[in-house]
Amino acid sequence: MVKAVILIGGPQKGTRFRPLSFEVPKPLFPVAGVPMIQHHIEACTKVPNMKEILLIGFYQPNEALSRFLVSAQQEFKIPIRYLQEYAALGTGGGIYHFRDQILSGNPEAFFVLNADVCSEFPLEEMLNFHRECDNPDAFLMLGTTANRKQSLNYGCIVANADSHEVLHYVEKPSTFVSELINCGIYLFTPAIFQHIGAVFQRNQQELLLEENANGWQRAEAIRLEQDVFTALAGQGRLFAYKTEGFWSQIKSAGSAIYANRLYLSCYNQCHPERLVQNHPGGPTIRGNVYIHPTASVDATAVLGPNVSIGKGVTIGAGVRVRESIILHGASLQDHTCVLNSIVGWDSTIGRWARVEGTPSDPNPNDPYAKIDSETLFRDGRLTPSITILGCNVTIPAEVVILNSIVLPHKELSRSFKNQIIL
Ligand SMILES: Nc1nc2c(ncn2[C@@H]2O[C@H](COP(=O)(O)OP(=O)(O)O[C@H]3O[C@H](CO)[C@@H](O)[C@H](O)[C@@H]3O)[C@@H](O)[C@H]2O)c(=O)[nH]1
Repeated sequence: MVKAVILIGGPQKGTRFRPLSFEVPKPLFPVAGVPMIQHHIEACTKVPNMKEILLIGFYQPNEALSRFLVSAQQEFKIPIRYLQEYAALGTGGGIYHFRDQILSGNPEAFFVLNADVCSEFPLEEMLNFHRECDNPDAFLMLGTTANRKQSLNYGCIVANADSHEVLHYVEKPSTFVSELINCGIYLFTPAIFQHIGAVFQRNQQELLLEENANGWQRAEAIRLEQDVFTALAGQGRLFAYKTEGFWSQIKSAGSAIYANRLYLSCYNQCHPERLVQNHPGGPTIRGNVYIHPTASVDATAVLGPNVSIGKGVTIGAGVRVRESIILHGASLQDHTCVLNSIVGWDSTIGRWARVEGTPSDPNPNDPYAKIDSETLFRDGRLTPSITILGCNVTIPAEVVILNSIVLPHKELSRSFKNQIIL
């Protein structure tokens, strides 16, 4: 049997996701109509013999997470548990700390998935590749191609073209190493804990030599990438499985819009029932659009492409929405126009208002381009990006909000352009 671990991180990490991460933990942010990590969970449940899914992170248990766990377990009929780290232990420290829980029931292997990625998750293919490997104790890392410049933002893999063995691994190098990058999706056998354990022992030894070290936590904080993969490379143990399928990080809100598009497009094959079609008496739908069954959409609205409309949203007459996520309870009054934006929970946009952002899509002329995890400011100015309205924001009628971030509970009284409204 196999298991899966999803590394969900914790609260202080979602800074590029503000103000959306004020309301829900980032892993639960809805992308293409379902929480970000539900896509991971769905992919895991398709793997034959998957016995349990563990979410590991350092969020305090909270209502949103508990509700999600209950509903996901009911829907997928598989045990899904949250294990909380006592502090941020890094990508390797968390799984090491909870190794007994992961290994209970004797899984032959387990997947580890970063929560902040979107992908086709070719997990079964990885499992088959692993079984075909001569080495039953091989560890597998999913890789994809990036362009030379952007590869520096990821873990870079140099692999043998025939055997796929990872010969060299550098995390976020400062100069070019390889166009093959780490997708943050792994398949490990229980033997990985010997290697993480060796790092733990070494950290402990180093701490013993230090004066005033108050160090259990520091010994347990282990990064899979720098501490484990770098050492495993070239040892005949770590292999790269390259995917040609879609993959992207979800770091910023802009990349959530991009991931929304990728998953919606994927629904054409895997979940056609989640995409709405044009029908008499319904709104005009262009391209891939998800509408929650409880949303009320006027027949004269035009939606799409790449739009997700959440639970209980109201969309008035003549509304136009494109490349956007509208979160639950929001209300778009008659004739509003929303482009390249995320509209927060319970926000209201007044009649004839226009809410617009600038897409931060990867270069369409470069097949290997990834989305740039843009910094909020460049040269002291806010970088034009998608517009985000936090939860419960009110936009008056007939104004324009362009390339701006509006913090929760704001009631605006005029138009804004390129601003963070605190
Ligand atoms: N449980 C737990 N999870 C963590 C912790 N720190 C990070 N994570 C989770 O681990 C994942 C990776 O987080 P980062 O540390 O932010 O790394 P990164 O910059 O995204 O880079 C990683 O992912 C890239 C692919 O997206 C890789 O290319 C790169 O090599 C690396 O693995 C995220 O899902 C994050 O929530 C921690 O202390 N504890």
